[in-house]
Amino acid sequence: LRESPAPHPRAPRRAVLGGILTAPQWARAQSPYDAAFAASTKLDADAFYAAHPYRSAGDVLAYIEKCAAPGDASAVLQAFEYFGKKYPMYSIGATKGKILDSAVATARPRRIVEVGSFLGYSAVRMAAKLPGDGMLACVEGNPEFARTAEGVVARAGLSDRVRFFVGLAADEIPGVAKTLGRADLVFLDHCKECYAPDLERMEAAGLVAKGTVVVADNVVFPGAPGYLDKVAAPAYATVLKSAPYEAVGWETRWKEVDDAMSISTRL
Ligand SMILES: C[S@@+](CC[C@H](N)C(=O)[O-])C[C@H]1O[C@@H](n2cnc3c(N)ncnc32)[C@H](O)[C@@H]1O
Repeated sequence: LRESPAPHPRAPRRAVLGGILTAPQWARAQSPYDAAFAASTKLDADAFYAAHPYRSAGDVLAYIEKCAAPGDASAVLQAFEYFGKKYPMYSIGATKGKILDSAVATARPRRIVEVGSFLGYSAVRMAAKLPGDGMLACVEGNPEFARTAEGVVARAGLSDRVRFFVGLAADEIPGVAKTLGRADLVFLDHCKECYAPDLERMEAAGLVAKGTVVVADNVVFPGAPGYLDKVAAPAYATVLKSAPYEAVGWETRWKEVDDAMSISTRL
């Protein structure tokens, strides 16, 4: 094994093994944040709990700030996911996050509305895929959660394209419609019984109109009363994407409960 000299201390070095260039694990330059994240993921559960005591859901922000470099959205999501394995977390998580990603990739939205932002996980996922002139309006009813979510979005370097509306969706929808006009994509992830009436409010306000894609989580478990009827034909074209309920890892009671996200296009 011979190592070629590194051209720059931060540049990945390559090992020449039997004439074949390999990409060793350490090919990715290590920042202090990478090191903090690597160290914390190596802690066993008890040591993790001791190092990161949990007083409230918002503690995720301190953990993210320790593990993710400013502006690194994917490191923010990674730290979020790891924290959610240890402590209560109702973010959609990585599996359903990929379904959301593919809905965003297909719709290529410029204006997104999220209803139910919690601590900002799905907001970071969607905002990272917006074009520079895009905007994500986040509606969150709990001011404490909204403050944490703002911090998480800021850490991911996405504050310029995310605006928070703090209050219940029923009260905030008119203001969001005034700011955004028509939305290209809406993500519903708040109180499940609110999906159907809030979708009606968004239609009435002109936020949801022909061509708007509406993604909704938990339409099977816990289920959103009346919602799937509302997004049935002929008003919407809807597909369901199966995925297990997201609160797993720390919460074994619900492990492997079937759920689905719906993706609906207003016709
Ligand atoms: C499941 S969490 C959202 C998770 C988030 N979308 C994510 O994946 O990171 C639901 C959130 O909806 C908020 N919420 C519930 N009912 C609401 C309402 N009527 N209006 C606004 N926010 C609401 C709750 O405070 C909570 O933070």
